[in-house]
Amino acid sequence: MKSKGEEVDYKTFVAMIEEGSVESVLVEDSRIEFTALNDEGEEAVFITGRMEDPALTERLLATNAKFTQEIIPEESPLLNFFLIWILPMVLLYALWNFMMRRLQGRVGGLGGSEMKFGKSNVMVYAASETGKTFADVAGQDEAKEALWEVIDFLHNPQKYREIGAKMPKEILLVGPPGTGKTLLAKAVAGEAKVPFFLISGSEFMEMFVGVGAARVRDLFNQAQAKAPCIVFIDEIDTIGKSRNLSGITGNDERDQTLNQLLNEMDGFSSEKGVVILAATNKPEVLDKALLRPGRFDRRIPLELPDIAGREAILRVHAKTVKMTEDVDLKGIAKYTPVSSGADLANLINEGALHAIKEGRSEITQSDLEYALEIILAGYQRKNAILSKEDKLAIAYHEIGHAIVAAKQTDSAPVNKISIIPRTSGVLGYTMQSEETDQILMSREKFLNKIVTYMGGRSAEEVILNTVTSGAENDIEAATAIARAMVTRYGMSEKFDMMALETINNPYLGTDVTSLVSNETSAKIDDEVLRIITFAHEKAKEIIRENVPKMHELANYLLEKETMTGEEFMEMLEEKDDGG
Ligand SMILES: Nc1ncnc2c1ncn2[C@@H]1O[C@H](COP(=O)(O)OP(=O)(O)OP(=O)(O)O)[C@@H](O)[C@H]1O
Ligand SMILES: [Zn+2]
Repeated sequence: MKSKGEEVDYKTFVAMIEEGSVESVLVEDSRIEFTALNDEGEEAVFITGRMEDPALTERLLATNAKFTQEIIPEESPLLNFFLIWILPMVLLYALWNFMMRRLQGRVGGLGGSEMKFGKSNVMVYAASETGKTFADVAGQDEAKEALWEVIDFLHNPQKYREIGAKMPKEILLVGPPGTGKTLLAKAVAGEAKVPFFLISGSEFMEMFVGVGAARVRDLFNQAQAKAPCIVFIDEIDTIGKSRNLSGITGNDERDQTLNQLLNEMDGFSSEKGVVILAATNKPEVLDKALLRPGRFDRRIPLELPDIAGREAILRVHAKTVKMTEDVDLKGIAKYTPVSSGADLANLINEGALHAIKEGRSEITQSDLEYALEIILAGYQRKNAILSKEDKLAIAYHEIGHAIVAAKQTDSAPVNKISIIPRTSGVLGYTMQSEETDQILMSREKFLNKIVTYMGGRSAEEVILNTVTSGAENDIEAATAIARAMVTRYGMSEKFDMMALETINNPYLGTDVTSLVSNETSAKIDDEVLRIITFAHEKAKEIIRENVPKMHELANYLLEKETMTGEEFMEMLEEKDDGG
């Protein structure tokens, strides 16, 4: 993309725009490339630095110059938020770009991996070095309870030996990413004051056959010498994947590594005081041999925290930073459904960074609110250049979601609406907040959610008489809910309470097995479509009934770019004068 061109300063660039000599502009992340007529009246390429200039869009729109913005989205910290939120609009090409970058990243990673032989690079922490105790782990009381026994055993293996008790020496921590599996394992070592060996399953997997197995052997030799101790194997599913699942050709490297692991696990007895903790978020792919009685037969489930758990986690992390007295951690906990402990730790850190940026010595409520948006939607893209038509469509789309949500009973209140583009590729979003965690969902609630998802596109149709690609995520999320209603929750009369699909991995909602014939499968599709069509019609009806309010609110949002739930409700409930 980089071409040679004459460098000019930003002022000259603006002057050339005003003069009308600029023909096309490409705005990249750190520079702007443009073509314009030079002094000789010939077309030439120029380069200038990238400025934080909010008026640039306006200036360019006022001319006939063609301009393009290179959008380089980054991975949103919480893509799964799409399911809870009313979905943000995402540019198709931004997503594509994002996927390409991920792909490239992966290829790059492979090529760059080092080839290590022999000694494994297992990290060893002395007891004091993990520095973690149960006090660092908020919530997860059941897991802590179960692990206390292990700690007691490590404190005093003799006691168990004398009475002839067998300790479960292999324990599997199962739960979604970021729920504190690693943290908990470290805390066990910290509480027991024993050395902690940490290795990640993916580190066992080498490009050359035999190296993984050698590493396993090496790890266990070191551990036996340091007993009592804890060996923690993160991502055990990367080595322990069922041999049936690895395809016809098989994967010799993985098989050998897994066999070695099984051998080692059989070879040492718990009396030595080596406890193996392993973590996975894909327990169902594990090889049966790993789960036989006597091996990882004890499982400790870790769940995403509920509202009280989230508050507790925020409090743990708030202790390590300076914060004003008046921050409302309970409120933040309310707005972060389906957030993991890792997300919440990250939120506090983003808040701290923002406080520094603003020159404050303590984190305030506004810093946390700023961080909340980053965690939910990604960083702001201050210089994203959107055409007037796009901005308009995004504003109506988001107001569409919000009005549809507000006009339905039994739907969560709107908390915030924004049309500031984000680095995640999100162009706008509407956030709703639930007062409590939703554990049981009624059919009405599901339907309301789907109708709300339909609100964005419906607004485009009714008001602007067009449709955009911005509803991509809405469509995906709505379809997923409608499908689950039919196939798993028995909420369609046609199939009564018949199970049509089973879910393989509760942490990856999409990993399902169909239980039905092709014929039934087609009927399921019909049923899903029926629900979607019904919801779409309902959303359009709500929009049609509120056209004057749509205009009023969308104009306000266009001007302000963000609005709070209160502002929104106030304007919505105000009597129309004359309308
Ligand atoms: N219950 C919790 N209490 C306090 N902090 C937590 C909790 N759960 C997670 N965290 C924070 O999140 C960070 C990441 O958690 P951790 O790495 O232990 O998760 P994990 O379950 O091992 O994730 P992964 O599956 O991605 O490896 C921790 O270092 C900690 O800061
Ligand atoms: Zn949408």
